[in-house]
Amino acid sequence: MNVIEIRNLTKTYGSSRGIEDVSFSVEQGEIFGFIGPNGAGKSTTLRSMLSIIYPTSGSVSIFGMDAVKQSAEIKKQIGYLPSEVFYYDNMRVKDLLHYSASFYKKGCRERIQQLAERMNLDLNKKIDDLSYGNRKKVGIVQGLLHEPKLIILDEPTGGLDPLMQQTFFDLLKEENEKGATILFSSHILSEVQKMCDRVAIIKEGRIIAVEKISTLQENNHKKVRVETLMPVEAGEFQLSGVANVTVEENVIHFLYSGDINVLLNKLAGMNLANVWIEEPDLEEIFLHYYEKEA
Ligand SMILES: Nc1ncnc2c1ncn2[C@@H]1O[C@H](COP(=O)(O)OP(=O)(O)OP(=O)(O)O)[C@@H](O)[C@H]1O
Repeated sequence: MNVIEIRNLTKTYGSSRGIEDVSFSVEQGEIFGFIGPNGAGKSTTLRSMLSIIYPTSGSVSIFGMDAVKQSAEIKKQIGYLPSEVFYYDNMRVKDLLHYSASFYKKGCRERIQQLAERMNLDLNKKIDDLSYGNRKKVGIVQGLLHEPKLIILDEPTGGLDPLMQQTFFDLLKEENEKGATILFSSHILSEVQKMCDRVAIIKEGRIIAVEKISTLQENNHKKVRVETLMPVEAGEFQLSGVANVTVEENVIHFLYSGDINVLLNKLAGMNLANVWIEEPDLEEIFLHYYEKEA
């Protein structure tokens, strides 16, 4: 079952582009990544889903309900972490969180306590006195305190140190294991690669690919490095699917997108010292997509 269905969503800001004809869906229980550079249209898409802004055309359905018409009903089941968090500075963290919890008609005190301990957040501090990273933690606790069925995160890790990012990712994985679906928007590819099952790639307001992370990696070139016992010629690897050959004495590097058996047969006939065959990381794949679409 699809928890999110976005169909032909377009949003223009006056005469300028926001997003154009965006369509994708997210299945129940997925951790779905939404990646693209600054200004590509991620926040515009997420804000349209939450009816913070209204689309120019197209539609979004969440839990089978219309995102505009049934927005109040949908929001009870969503935890949203916006890219920028703004608060009334004078409040204490715990007062703000208990106030947020009062919208959900369920006791969240214990849960707030647990989340704050996990995220190392002092509930007694005034919002005014918090660093950027600690404000982000307030947003995280606020987004998760009612145990939402759908968690929507817009660039969630800004300001968190690497240890805290890991704690946050662990927390998200636990929520996912309990059944929550997660939509994770980011321009940081390594975190999307670590967290997500599938991704939609957005560029200049348009979706250019929706793929499983594993498929993105499989369909791409492999990085090959071969070390031989004797100096080697670049022409040695004139196979179909070989590109970007570089040679440094006994070491030859190239990219390979052909049949792996053909490559292994070729290597088997050589006098080798070592060989490395690696998957490209998402960063390289992403650049490849952008070049292809340019
Ligand atoms: N309120 C607004 N008024 C006018 N244009 C806007 C507004 N909000 C967004 N845009 C434009 O819409 C496009 C998409 O912006 P959006 O913020 O959705 O991108 P993004 O992928 O979330 O990027 P970022 O990571 O920088 O937030 C950009 O060209 C941006 O300038």
